[in-house]
Amino acid sequence: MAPLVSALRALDGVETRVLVTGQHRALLDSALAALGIVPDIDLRVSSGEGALDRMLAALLTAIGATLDRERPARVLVHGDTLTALAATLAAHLRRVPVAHVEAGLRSGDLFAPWPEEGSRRITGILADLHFAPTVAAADALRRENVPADAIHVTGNTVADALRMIQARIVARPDLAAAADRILARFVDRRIVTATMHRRENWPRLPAIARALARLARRDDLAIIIPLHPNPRVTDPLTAALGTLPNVALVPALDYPDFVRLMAASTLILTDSGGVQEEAPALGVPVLVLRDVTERGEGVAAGSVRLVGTDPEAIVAAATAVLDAPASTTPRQLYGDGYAADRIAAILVARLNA
Ligand SMILES: CC(=O)N[C@@H]1[C@@H](OP(=O)(O)OP(=O)(O)OC[C@H]2O[C@@H](n3ccc(=O)[nH]c3=O)[C@H](O)[C@@H]2O)O[C@H](CO)[C@@H](O)[C@@H]1O
Repeated sequence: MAPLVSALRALDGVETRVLVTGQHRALLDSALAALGIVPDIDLRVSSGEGALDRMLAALLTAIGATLDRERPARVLVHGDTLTALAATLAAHLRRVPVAHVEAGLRSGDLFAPWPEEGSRRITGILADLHFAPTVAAADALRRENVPADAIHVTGNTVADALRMIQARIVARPDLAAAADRILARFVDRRIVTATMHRRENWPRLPAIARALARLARRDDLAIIIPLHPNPRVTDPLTAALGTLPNVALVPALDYPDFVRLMAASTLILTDSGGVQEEAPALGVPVLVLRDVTERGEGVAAGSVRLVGTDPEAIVAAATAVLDAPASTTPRQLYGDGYAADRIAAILVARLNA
């Protein structure tokens, strides 16, 4: 979303106010800082460990009160978090139109990813403007009877953010100094990066960790795991992998550092969504620790492979890639890196209509 904020703020005649809730505080602050975005409103809703319904209720009422004060002409939401869902509902309950960025992503399974698939389908019902990253996402919206003239295939802003941060790293290599320090510990090894945080995978983390421990027996590898700040994720991974010399469990990295780490990797194992888009753009093979994905384009292109969470399957698939390296041709599967400008132009045209 940060690239889109910059594009909107560059426009005359439109005032763009950025609301953040702090639902994913740790990653949010670094991503916004890396792309030079200062939020206007920070609701500081504690992500805590509360039940999802309590989180959604807190987000809904806090965002609703903000909309009553701010009285926007339109609300723009990105993706599938509870924050995006709450903002969509709060706007709808006030008849404020909603535009959805990263619209149309569907896995076909309401419980994978959970609760994101449900959140983004509900958002798709209530939004009147849909910015789809790809034709496949636009087709998914059409199957849900979203009017064709409400759908715009723009690419995803993830590609914009990646393009922008790569340019910044070239200009200022020190922006990725933390990644360089981690990589310097393993100069004689190939890098496998792993990230996982999906809620539906929490019970599977011990099994995933067993697979990573098996891979860590190889003396030609180093496995680097930036840890999502949730203790439900860090605890099982630390218990299983914390003492292995060629496994580096590190705090979640600032975006420039994580981009440098991805680019230096021979293979990435992840249950992430954005990484399924970024790694192909960097030419790095990805094994997805999920059974289904809303990003089928990467699978169809051969850049991404679904391996699930069974340790044997993960080890076999990773070994196959490591022993017969796949293509490393960068693939721009989710946009050319200029989605934000397209979306901003469409939004302004709609506001002025
Ligand atoms: C179901 C699903 O797939 N939904 C996705 C989910 O986001 P996600 O699964 O992509 O979340 P993460 O994996 O945390 O990555 C987020 C970004 O963080 C960067 N990163 C990662 C580790 C690190 O140490 N340092 C970093 O900087 C990384 O490069 C990436 O750009 O929700 C978003 C909002 O609703 C959706 O838009 C998106 O579809």
